[in-house]
Amino acid sequence: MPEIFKHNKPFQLENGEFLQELEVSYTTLGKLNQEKSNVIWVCHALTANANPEDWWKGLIGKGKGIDTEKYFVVCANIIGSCYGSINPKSIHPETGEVYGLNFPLFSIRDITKSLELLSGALEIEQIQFLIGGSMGGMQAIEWAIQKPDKIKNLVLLATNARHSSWGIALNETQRMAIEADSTFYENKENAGKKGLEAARAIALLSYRNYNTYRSTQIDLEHTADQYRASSYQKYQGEKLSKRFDAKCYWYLSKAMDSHNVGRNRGDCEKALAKIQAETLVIGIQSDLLFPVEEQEFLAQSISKGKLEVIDSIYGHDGFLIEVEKIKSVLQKHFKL
Ligand SMILES: CC(=O)SCCNC(=O)CCNC(=O)[C@H](O)C(C)(C)COP(=O)(O)OP(=O)(O)OC[C@H]1O[C@@H](n2cnc3c(N)ncnc32)[C@H](O)[C@@H]1OP(=O)(O)O
Ligand SMILES: N[C@@H](CCO)C(=O)O
Repeated sequence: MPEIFKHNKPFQLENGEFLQELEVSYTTLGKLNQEKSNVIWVCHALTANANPEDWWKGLIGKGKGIDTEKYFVVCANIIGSCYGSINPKSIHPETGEVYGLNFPLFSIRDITKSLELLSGALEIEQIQFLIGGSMGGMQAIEWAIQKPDKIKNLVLLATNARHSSWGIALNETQRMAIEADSTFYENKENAGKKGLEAARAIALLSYRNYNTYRSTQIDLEHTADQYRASSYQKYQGEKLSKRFDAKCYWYLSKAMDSHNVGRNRGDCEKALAKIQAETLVIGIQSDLLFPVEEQEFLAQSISKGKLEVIDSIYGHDGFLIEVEKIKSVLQKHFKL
């Protein structure tokens, strides 16, 4: 069961606004050793939760690649997400009403600031491995820039230094789908559900690619309607809308768009040069959303950066699905 970290003081956001208080849901797996030198911190992506054993099955757990018998694994649900941390469905402490669309906009740096606060509360001064994919990688990069002495090893999967125009365009298109659902503006359970379904179906096109659909969704019969690819899109939309909230998704996608390590630091290269951690960047060859050239840029700009590229038919989502390949490159580079 996740635990809740409460920070009962105003939490200032990068844009100058405040959350009156902070709640961060987090999970720990394994035991912190006496020297506090066995911490692996996992940063999750857009729709995951604080339990990486749930969504990185096979990679994290007892006797797994990231062995919780050996390591103390921490993962926090990001602010804005509906898995236990403060989010648009939370109650505003002053009005006593649900925040809804009055929730402030927040950035990747604000998420990282909340993780730093939590790590302080857990008395973690050193992170042996900081690992994140996609939006989780954005947080990990930011944290490694802000606290270069704290992060010893950094593993970045399918992520970038600054969210691309292509990524922002895809997120805006998804928000347009959500906003086109008039229920989105209501403060009710399931508000914006149909819009969220359309948004997830749009997103899937960037998480996978032509070859993924060709291998998994080909119609064996020549039908004039009722295509497998169609029912797959609908199913995936419904699958997400059963477990996620449209407003949280809208806000998280805005946070993703804000990602730019170069903001107020000169440029991305200058910011990445601050990272001291031994860094492994893992790209997915078929990733349309965070293409390999973005991973090359990271590996080249981080002084102790190395690159591995994994082959996969799954495109961007390969960072969640290709567990065996990820395990093998981790073992090649680190004595885990
Ligand atoms: C609270 C929680 O649920 S936590 C765990 C949730 N996951 C996360 O938070 C992390 C993010 N995870 C993800 O993004 C995804 O789960 C991934 C990328 C890891 C894997 O995606 P999946 O949807 O499982 O894989 P895939 O694209 O192969 O789809 C398989 C599903 O589509 C269904 N499907 C496949 N083809 C079709 C079709 N033509 N028509 C309808 N349904 C189809 C399958 O039956 C299967 O359904 P199931 O998930 O109910 O078993
Ligand atoms: N499939 C991922 C998003 C891609 O990074 C998720 O739902 O969290």
